[in-house]
Amino acid sequence: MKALHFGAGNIGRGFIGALLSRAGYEVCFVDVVSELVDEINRRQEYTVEIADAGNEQIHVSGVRAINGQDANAVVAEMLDANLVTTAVGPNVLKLIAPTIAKGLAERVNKNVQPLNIIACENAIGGSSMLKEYVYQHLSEADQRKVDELVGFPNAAVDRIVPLQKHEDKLRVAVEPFFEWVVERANMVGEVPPIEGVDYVPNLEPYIERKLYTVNTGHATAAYLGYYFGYKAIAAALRDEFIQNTTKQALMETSHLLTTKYHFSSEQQERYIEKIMNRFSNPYLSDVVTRIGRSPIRKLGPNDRLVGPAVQLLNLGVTPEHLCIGIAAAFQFNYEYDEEAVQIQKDIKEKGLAETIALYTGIGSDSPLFSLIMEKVKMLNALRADRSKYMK
Ligand SMILES: NC(=O)C1=CN([C@@H]2O[C@H](COP(=O)(O)OP(=O)(O)OC[C@H]3O[C@@H](n4cnc5c(N)ncnc54)[C@H](O)[C@@H]3O)[C@@H](O)[C@H]2O)C=CC1
Ligand SMILES: O=P(O)(O)OC[C@H]1O[C@](O)(CO)[C@@H](O)[C@@H]1O
Repeated sequence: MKALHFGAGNIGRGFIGALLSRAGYEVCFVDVVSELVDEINRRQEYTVEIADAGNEQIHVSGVRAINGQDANAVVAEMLDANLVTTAVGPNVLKLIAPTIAKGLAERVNKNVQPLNIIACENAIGGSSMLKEYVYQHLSEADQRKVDELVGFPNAAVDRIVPLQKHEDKLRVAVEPFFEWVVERANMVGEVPPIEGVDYVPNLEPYIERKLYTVNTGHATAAYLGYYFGYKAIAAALRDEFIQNTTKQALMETSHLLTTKYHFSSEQQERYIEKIMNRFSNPYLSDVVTRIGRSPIRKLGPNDRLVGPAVQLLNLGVTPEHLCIGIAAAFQFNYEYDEEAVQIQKDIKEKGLAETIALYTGIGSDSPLFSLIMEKVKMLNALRADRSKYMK
């Protein structure tokens, strides 16, 4: 059994690749960083380190890699792959789609074995998104064959893997917790038995719970942390205002999730408590600039901050604390993040109001709009006040 996995980064090696290898798959990574591809091929193994008191070292072996820029190599690997997965980042899905389409077009005319393609990204409907991009590169005849033979089940993946540097370039330290939930409905053929994967009939409750709890909380703390000058997320969360705002934002999303889905308030409370502890894992150091990366994506209408805020407003609830997170996200002026730079440029050129509308889709007639503007002022005043005491 062969799994072709796009993205040999933190989640690729530290989570998806490791689980697939443990389940008996021969894992072939596809990445565009030649040094990484070469190192994987030279060693054909790597270590996943569990960041907790036990510090277990998991040996992942029998892996290899190809370069994603070599479309022919990717197509050749796709012909007999039993599973395709990705962890490249939601914005990269459209870039890998043409090669996946090329591989599928050739495969469905030669191999009638069903194939599932699972995007393991932090996004609602990641695999559906990938499918849409792939179909843009397929003829109608090939689309019909792909409809029959290829499934694009959506997935929710959860495991915190910070940016890291080790002398051993393949080593990756991960938190002990992980969750990988895959939508059964859109799968074709037999469900692959992978220990650690939960198949569910409908993914929506799970992906919304994950994105609107883990990622909402993390993003709120990260943007506020950055705003108030913290580097590490754990340090940011020791700040009473940030901790309290993050918890309150999660109480707001909890209200949404328990109203929409079968999760009880008690379950959500336990889930939140566990997540807050995961954010401050003393065995991992994670920076606010990683967690806040790509703010344009994170401020999108369905993403972790605006998505729940808009839904709550529709339920008649005012999401005060989510709006503090959104306000802070617009102040994320981290110079090494292209999306952060773009937002700051837009604020300068178009003004804050127009920039908020542009990225969040929240119109100036929405009560959320004035709330966000109000929270921007509140944060400015709070920071000015704090800096008085720092002098
Ligand atoms: N790091 C984390 O804690 C978590 C990340 N995720 C999601 O997993 C995805 C990957 O995140 P990370 O592993 O943290 O990022 P990463 O940056 O460590 O890994 C991404 C990998 O994709 C590769 N890549 C970029 N363009 C490519 C292309 N065109 N073809 C093939 N490979 C390409 C990069 O070279 C890199 O090795 C993202 O969607 C993220 O939201 C989900 C849960 C947890
Ligand atoms: O990977 P993204 O979507 O850029 O966001 C970072 C978030 O993803 C995670 O890496 C895992 O869900 C969290 O640590 C963090 O909230």
